[in-house]
Amino acid sequence: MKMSDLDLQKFCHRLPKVELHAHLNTTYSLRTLRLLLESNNGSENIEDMYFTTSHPIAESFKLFTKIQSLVTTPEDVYILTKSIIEEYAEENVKYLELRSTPKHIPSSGMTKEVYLRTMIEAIKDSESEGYPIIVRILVSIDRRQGLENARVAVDLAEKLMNEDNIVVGIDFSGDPEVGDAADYIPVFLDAAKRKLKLALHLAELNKEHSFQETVKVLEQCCDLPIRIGHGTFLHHAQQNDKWSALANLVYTKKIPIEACITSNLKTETVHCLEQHHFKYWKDRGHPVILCADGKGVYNTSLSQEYFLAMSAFQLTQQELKDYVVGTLDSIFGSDEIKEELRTEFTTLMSTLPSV
Ligand SMILES: CNc1ncnc2c1ncn2[C@@H]1O[C@H](COP(=O)(O)O)[C@@H](O)[C@H]1O
Repeated sequence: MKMSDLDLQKFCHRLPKVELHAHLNTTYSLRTLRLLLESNNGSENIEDMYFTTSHPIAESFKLFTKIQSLVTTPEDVYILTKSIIEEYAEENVKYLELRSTPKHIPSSGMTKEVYLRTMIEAIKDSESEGYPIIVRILVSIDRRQGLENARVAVDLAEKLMNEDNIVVGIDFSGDPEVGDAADYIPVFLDAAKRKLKLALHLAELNKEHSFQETVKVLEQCCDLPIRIGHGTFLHHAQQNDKWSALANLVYTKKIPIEACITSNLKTETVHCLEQHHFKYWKDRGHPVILCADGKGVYNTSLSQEYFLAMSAFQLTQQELKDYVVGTLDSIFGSDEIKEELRTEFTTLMSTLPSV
């Protein structure tokens, strides 16, 4: 019997999952967005704060700035973080890595450290309230903000990691048209030396400079504990004489790729679902993890991303069950957490009704 879309959606919702690529400021729900608009006297139309159709990627960066202007106080950071955790727990995500660029907002007295500590407080509160989800933080480096800011982010991340292990790594993100990722290589090497893991947005654009910087970064960082954010055009490199070594490097080093289907479609970096690079890497047995990127801004959910992959690439329920267990290998949490989750996933999966 062929499953209906509704059955598939239910299955994807019930499946225990991990989310490894979620930016705090783009992961709001409409309910949270309303609260943030109210508390900041925002006059924006709520419908203008998320994408229902596709737009060139530059439009996303404009929208991010608008949303960030609504998250200006520790209270805003707390509300946003706490509600994201509750929403992910509700859709059976058992492990979440939340990334964010710490902000210094003089008008509210919020420093970068207070910003991150507020995220940690919301995580600890969710833990003590019994939400069945483990949450970790990646401190984001915005490539538009330069090297000095990047170094501050690494210092802060190390300090907080050493306090309670909720911060586990660094995210490198921001507008891929701006700056050169290769300039940040010394920062990545230093962060890894301090035991921070690295999630790096790379090969997000089909442009010479994007390939060039990706090659330079990976040549020097491929043996560090890293994952690649998006990596949308890595498989194109495979077919290009000049860059073919790039995809081979990613493949031979088994560097996990965070794949965000709806985000790529809505930013017009991938033109149709069937051509999404998730399939290219999955077919090669390479670690590729489905993620939502910004479930608020792209009007999606992690379950929806699983549903899209399942229906477009004809994955069976068993394949998807095996797949989610495989995603645990790529988390930045400790080996104990990995083992705990592996046991939990196996148990939950055995009770998951087939649809
Ligand atoms: C679409 N693909 C993308 N490529 C690169 N960076 C992205 C991104 N999507 C989001 N960000 C990064 O995340 C920030 C928003 O969350 P936070 O304020 O840090 O919580 C953006 O300003 C950008 O730096």
